[in-house]
Amino acid sequence: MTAAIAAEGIRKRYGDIQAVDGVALTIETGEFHGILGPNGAGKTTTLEILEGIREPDEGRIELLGMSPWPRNPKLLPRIGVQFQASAFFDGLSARETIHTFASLYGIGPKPADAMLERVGLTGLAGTRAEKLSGGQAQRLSIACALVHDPELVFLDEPTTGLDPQARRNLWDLLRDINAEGRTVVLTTHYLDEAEILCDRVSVMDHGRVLKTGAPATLVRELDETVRVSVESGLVTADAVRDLLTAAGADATSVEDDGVSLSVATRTPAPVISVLADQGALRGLEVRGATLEDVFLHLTGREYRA
Ligand SMILES: Nc1ncnc2c1ncn2[C@@H]1O[C@H](COP(=O)(O)OP(=O)(O)OP(=O)(O)O)[C@@H](O)[C@H]1O
Repeated sequence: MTAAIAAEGIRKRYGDIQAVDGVALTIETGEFHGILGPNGAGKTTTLEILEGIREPDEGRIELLGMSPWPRNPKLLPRIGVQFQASAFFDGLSARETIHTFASLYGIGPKPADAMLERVGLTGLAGTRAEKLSGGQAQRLSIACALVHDPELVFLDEPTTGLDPQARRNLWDLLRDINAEGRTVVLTTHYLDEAEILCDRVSVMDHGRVLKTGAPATLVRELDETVRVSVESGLVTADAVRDLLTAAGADATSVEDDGVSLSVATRTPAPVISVLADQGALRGLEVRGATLEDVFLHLTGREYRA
């Protein structure tokens, strides 16, 4: 696979703030890549530099094999940039908005209407863009970014501020966009979103990429214990401890807080088997580490979006 984006040594300073401090990134063609980090980590600035709408102080960037800065007209039809919903033109309906974006690329009204249909907004085509709900407005802004059928799409925090159902609906749309073969680069401060959607994530903090990898790989590399828990009262913690020792199973701790009995272990299978033998599987949950633990490990502090 050729890289859709290759960037090295990107730096950007605003006055005293070093917003981006030596970022290197390689994003493969067809990849769903998440740039993940708390507020102020430098995600948006990095994204804008990759898109070619902001000039870096330093660094080398290849976007689809070309330099995005100064603005490269050959790249514009090949990339889609989602504008924040607040950037819609005043007073235009959803249909007029997407027709306006389409006309900028020489695209006619038919494909624009088809794109509106694709994001489920045909029924709201006559509604003024500023009257749409948060999720509808995000879908319209994504439709505008896709109307010219770009091969690479940039999305800046597309689900921020949406309710859980609207977020899930948007995830389905984003998955489909990627499944069609488009490279998708998204910034997010939601760890669960990155874990669910992205092939690989770059974890950013203080203007730097701390680590890049598949979410599952980053989590696995932590070598954290898995927590197996069942309802309290089915079997005692002492009995479980003895049975696990007899079975030679690894158990870092066995605790019962009156609601759940939890076993921290690196080998969940024999633990579940011991609990099953006791008929004590009601309420079974197996929870591993998450990207939150990865962030904690990389930065030494709890993740706060
Ligand atoms: N145009 C600007 N002028 C001055 N400072 C800026 C500008 N844009 C961003 N910054 C600062 O640079 C740092 C990185 O901001 P950036 O928006 O890139 O981070 P982010 O990770 O996208 O954060 P958020 O999730 O809040 O959007 C922050 O400290 C921010 O205040």
